[in-house]
Amino acid sequence: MAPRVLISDKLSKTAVQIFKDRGLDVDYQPDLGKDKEKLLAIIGEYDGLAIRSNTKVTEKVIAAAKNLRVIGRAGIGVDNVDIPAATAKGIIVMNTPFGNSITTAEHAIAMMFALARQLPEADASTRAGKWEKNRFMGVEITGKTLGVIGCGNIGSIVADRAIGLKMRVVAYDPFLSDERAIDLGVEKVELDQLFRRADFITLHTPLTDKTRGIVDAAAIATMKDGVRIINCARGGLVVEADLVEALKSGKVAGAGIDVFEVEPATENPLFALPNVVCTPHLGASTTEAQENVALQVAEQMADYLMKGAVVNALNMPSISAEEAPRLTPFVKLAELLGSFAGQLTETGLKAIRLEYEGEVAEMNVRALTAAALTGVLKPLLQTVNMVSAPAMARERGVTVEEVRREQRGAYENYIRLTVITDRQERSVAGTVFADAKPRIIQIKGINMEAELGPHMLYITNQDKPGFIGRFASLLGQEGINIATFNLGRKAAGEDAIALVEVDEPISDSVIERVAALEGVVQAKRLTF
Ligand SMILES: NC(=O)C1=CN([C@@H]2O[C@H](COP(=O)(O)OP(=O)(O)OC[C@H]3O[C@@H](n4cnc5c(N)ncnc54)[C@H](O)[C@@H]3O)[C@@H](O)[C@H]2O)C=CC1
Ligand SMILES: O=C(O)C(=O)COP(=O)(O)O
Repeated sequence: MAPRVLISDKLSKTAVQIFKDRGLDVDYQPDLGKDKEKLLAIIGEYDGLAIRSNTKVTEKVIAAAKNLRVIGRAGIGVDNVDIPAATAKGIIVMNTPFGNSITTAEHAIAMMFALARQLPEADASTRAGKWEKNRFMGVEITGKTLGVIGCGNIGSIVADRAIGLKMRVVAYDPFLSDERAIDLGVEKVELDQLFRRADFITLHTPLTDKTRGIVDAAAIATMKDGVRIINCARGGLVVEADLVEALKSGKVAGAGIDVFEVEPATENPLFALPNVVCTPHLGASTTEAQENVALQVAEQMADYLMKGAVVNALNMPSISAEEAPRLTPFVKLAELLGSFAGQLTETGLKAIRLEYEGEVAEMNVRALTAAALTGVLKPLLQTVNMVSAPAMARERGVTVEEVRREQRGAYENYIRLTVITDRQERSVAGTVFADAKPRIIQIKGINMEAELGPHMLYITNQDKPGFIGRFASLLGQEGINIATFNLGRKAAGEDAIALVEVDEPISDSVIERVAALEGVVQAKRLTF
């Protein structure tokens, strides 16, 4: 059956068309974001959910989303999605990080002009027949200082446009490098300096614990008298109650607000103030931006659901559509190695080391590590997948180490996974040959070459004559057919291992009988 996608916010119909063209079933319900109950009732039927900011993807929605594999945000901010809950459930969350940035930057610039010349008020007064030519005295933008808080994609575009308007731009962003600041032509400053120097302040950060309330009464007190503040990023960055007071006192001469602490904002103390320009979260609302984000989100979601390619995910390493086919056998190998080690690990998992050697070291090892962790954790957590595994490992305090060696050894490529527990280290290594089939090539330092099938027996035994005969006749008595039989040993007479594929599931009693055979140290059933 084709994967099913629900679009629960207003998106350009381009998205609907792309999903259809790519062979997905699509259900376009642009007002569903408002109807929490209905969303909860139907979300279980879908593999993909495409949204903007109206749909709140809460923990409850995620819990009800039984089949969901991907949430696509046609836009940038994902604060309306509970990403930890999605990650824990193995659901990819992706956005379209550039599609609406020019448009949003233009909205901030439009807000700046609207404030400088009080356009909305002047418009309303003129339409009312008042011709209040003397009431509206504006300020020039040229030569003024613009303070940009958050100089990422949108902040940089705003800075560029402001420089074109002959403004001086100071920027505060802890992640802005000196070189980038020089390239942009902005002066990098600390936040307190920005507050002291700016005539206009515009915010372009995400809403995080660090940025929440970044503009509050204390910050406003340090600003220039008559400063103008623009927020086209997220409600909550500016403390609305503090802004209202400062607008009333005249400390802040004007505010351009596109985003609110509570949205939809149908009532707000800011609405009563004349020196405020408000828009209903319109930053991204242009024809061009909406085409961009709809097209991108649909392509990305279809690529994931149909081909396993991952682009612009916030909770999973990227896998391009081009590399997906090449990576797939290694993803399988990494998961098999993880699963092998995971099934043998009974207690106290402390750390996992992954060594990538040869060709595979140049691949997307973050994705491969995520696959290996999935394998390791699956015996403990049935629903874990590549999205949730790294977070689950972190949560459980498991250290993950990655080593890449680009030089080749005996094999063209090679992955070794070592599980470190309270009691021991256990390594298992594998490779992928030209036939794209993953194979185990080493277990606990003992060489062998084995494919893994669905039903396997893993035996450690003493390397003494007679074991194979006893083992084979036991399976014969039980009517179990051996598919493949692989043996390896450290040195003659030392520890040996056998990895045996059989054609049917192995019962507990068979395992017990194998374990009781003379010379057997340990017998384990493994399933893949
Ligand atoms: N009003 C609207 O319709 C729209 C709003 N947005 C919002 O605009 C915001 C910015 O988007 P982009 O520029 O695309 O994001 P981005 O990720 O490219 O840039 C954000 C910048 O904020 C910086 N930052 C993070 N923590 C900071 C802190 N504590 N102080 C100062 N800077 C900090 C980051 O280093 C980064 O450079 C997002 O919150 C997004 O949701 C985006 C599109 C439309
Ligand atoms: O992209 C963003 O972060 C936005 O805030 C745009 O929101 P919207 O898609 O217009 O609901």
